[in-house]
Order: sequence, then C-alpha cells, then structure tokens
Amino acid sequence: MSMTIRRLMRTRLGNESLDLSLDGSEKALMVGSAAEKLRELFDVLQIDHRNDHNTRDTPQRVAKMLVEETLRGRYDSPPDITEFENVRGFDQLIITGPIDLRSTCAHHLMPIYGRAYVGILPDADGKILGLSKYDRIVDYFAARLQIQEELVKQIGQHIVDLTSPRGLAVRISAVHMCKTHRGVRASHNSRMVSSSYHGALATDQSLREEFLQECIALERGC
Ligand SMILES: Nc1nc2c(ncn2[C@@H]2O[C@H](COP(=O)(O)OP(=O)(O)OP(=O)(O)O)[C@@H](O)[C@H]2O)c(=O)[nH]1
Repeated sequence: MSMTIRRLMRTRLGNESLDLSLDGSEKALMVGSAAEKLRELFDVLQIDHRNDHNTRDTPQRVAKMLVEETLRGRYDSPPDITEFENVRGFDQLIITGPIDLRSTCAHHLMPIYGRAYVGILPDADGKILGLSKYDRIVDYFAARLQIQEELVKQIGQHIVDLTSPRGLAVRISAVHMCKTHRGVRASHNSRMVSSSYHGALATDQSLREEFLQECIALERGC
C-alpha cells in the first residue's frame, strides 16, 4: 500500500488534525472516495441521484464541502502566524472580538454558529501576535467536528503554545442547530456559552471580570 493511501487511512478523533496536512492530490482522492460513499448513502435513503436533476451532483458536492470547507481544519496545517517584538513591553489585557464562528456539531453533523472572543495578557518580554491571526486560529479549529467545550480549549491551548502569554481567555457564545433545528427544537435564540482560561486569567478574578465586561460590551455592539 502506498504511503499516500496509508496516510489517508489513519484514523483520528473528529476534532483532531492529521499528523501531516494533505496536499491537493490527496484531498482529491479523499473527495472521490467520500463522494462514492455518499452515493451509497443516497441509495440507502432511496434518493435517486442518478436521475434526479437536483441531487445528481450532490454526493460530489457534499464530499468537496466536507474536505475543503467544513472539515478543512483537520486536513490543513495551522494558519501561519506573524509575531512582532513587544518593544514597549505592553503587558495589559487585549480583547478581540466578536470573531464569527462557523463549526459543525460532532453528534448530528449540524452547524454551530456564533461568536468567539479572545483575551490576551501579553508577556512584557514576549511577542505580540498579529491581530487577524486570532480570527484565523478560531476558524481553523472550528472547521472540524466539534463540541463547544473542547473547541474553546483547543483554541486557547494553541495560542498559549504559540505565544506563551501571561494569561489567556477564550469565550464562545453559539447556537447549536442540532438543538434548534431538530430534536428538542429549542428557540433559535438558545445559545451555549463556554470559556477557557489560562495563566493569570485563570487565577485573577479582576482580570476575568474585565474580560467578561468587555465581551458583553462587544456583544452589545453587534
Ligand atoms: N455539552 C455539549 N453537548 C452538546 C454539544 N453539541 C450537542 N450537544 C448535545 O449532545 C447530545 C447528543 O447526544 P444524544 O442524546 O445521544 O442525541 P439525541 O438522542 O439525538 O438527543 P436530542 O438532541 O436530545 O434529540 C444532545 O443532548 C445535544 O444537545 C456541545 O457542544 N456540548
């Protein structure tokens, strides 16, 4: 069996990335295999994708969407980051958001959508991360099959590993369509809020309050 195929066949948790990102030809191979399985699924569901003008290309379309869009955070490398010298030794809380969040529920494969906020307490002797990179990191981890508790932790841990700040907070407020569009059919306003705190933001109550107040103010501004 070729290395390429073996790499594609390795299994991982739904919100973990592969050890190595996939290149274009490996992704094409994955899309083709997934499309074939989706055609089988349509057959099981008695959807005549061969003759139905609406669903004829849907298996291929869905396979491409999964590999290249909604689950791409499993197959791509993490976003490149730009760091700047913290020449003035800035050591106060920075809060960025709202960051639009688009993810997929691990249980029913339904969309999760909402907003993320990141609070960073930089190290005066450390580096400063380019602001847009927080959005890219959120998007990268969201593009997997997720549950919200693990998503906030993955985002937070990645930023801590990259930049070693004195403190970090990640907060997500999101609608889970597995709960609003089916099952219990909850209100479309029903949200889940979860946070992950690291370093000084985990231990210093006043810093957490400052972060939460700013999140509320930023949320109100939407
Ligand atoms: N804690 C947590 N639960 C989630 C999240 N996303 C979905 N869920 C819940 O996970 C559960 C899914 O497991 P099951 O109870 O086996 O699913 P189900 O029988 O279809 O349940 P219903 O959704 O109640 O119809 C549901 O209660 C979902 O609402 C999440 O991010 N965090």
